Amino acid sequence: MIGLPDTITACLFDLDGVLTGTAVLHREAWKRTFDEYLRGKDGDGFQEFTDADYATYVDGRPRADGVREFLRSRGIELPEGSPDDPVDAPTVNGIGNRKNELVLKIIDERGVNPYPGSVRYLEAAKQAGLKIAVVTSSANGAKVLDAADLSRFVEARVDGLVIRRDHLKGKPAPDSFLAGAKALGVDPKQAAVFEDAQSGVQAGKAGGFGFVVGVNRENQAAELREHGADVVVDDLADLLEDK
Ligand SMILES: O=P(O)(O)OC[C@H]1O[C@@H](O)[C@H](O)[C@@H](O)[C@@H]1O
Repeated sequence: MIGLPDTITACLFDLDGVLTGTAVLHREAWKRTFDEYLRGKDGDGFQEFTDADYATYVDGRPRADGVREFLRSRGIELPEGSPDDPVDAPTVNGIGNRKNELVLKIIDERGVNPYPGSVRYLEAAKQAGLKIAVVTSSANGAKVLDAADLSRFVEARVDGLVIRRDHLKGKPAPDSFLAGAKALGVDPKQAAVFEDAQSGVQAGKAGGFGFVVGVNRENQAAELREHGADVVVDDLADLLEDK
């Protein structure tokens, strides 16, 4: 009825790019942050941060992991710094703080829109009696869920703040999804993971979840399959029988 195997009793949804259109806002904030940093370091001839860089090194990962992974891909290693570093500090935390300042500004200016197909899917999953959790690497998860009026569907939330507090490994490690399944009281085999990021479907596969749905928002269906998706759809409503 909702496009999942009969053994599935719980859904673990990523947030940005799966339930809400905020993934592109994050990507924009990251691009501005990294381009500013690289220009400051290398001058006008700097090598820009690309959509491919975002998909490979940043998308789906906790903030500091994204900074570290991308910089490493360019052969740059910076000190970690601390969470209250100023936004112009040349540290992993400073760069992450600059990105957060920008993404919050962009979100405030443009607002948060849930995907209509995702709202329909959440309603159908709830109707079918499935348990629902949101598992996002974003420390802004609660704010985004509230702004999109989606908190009403969510029985458990594992977000960037929980990941930091409980010292969980970020996606592509399965730990945050495993914490989501645990919070709902289900075995990973009984849970379906819904993800738009390569790191996210990889986490779903690594955790031995019962079903991994890749949500293809960025023309990367093949990559989502390669990283572990059992099925790839363009929109969650594609899984519903009565589209
Ligand atoms: O910087 P935040 O809001 O804590 O989010 C961390 C990551 O959260 C993920 O949901 C996004 O896909 C990433 O783009 C983002 O970098």
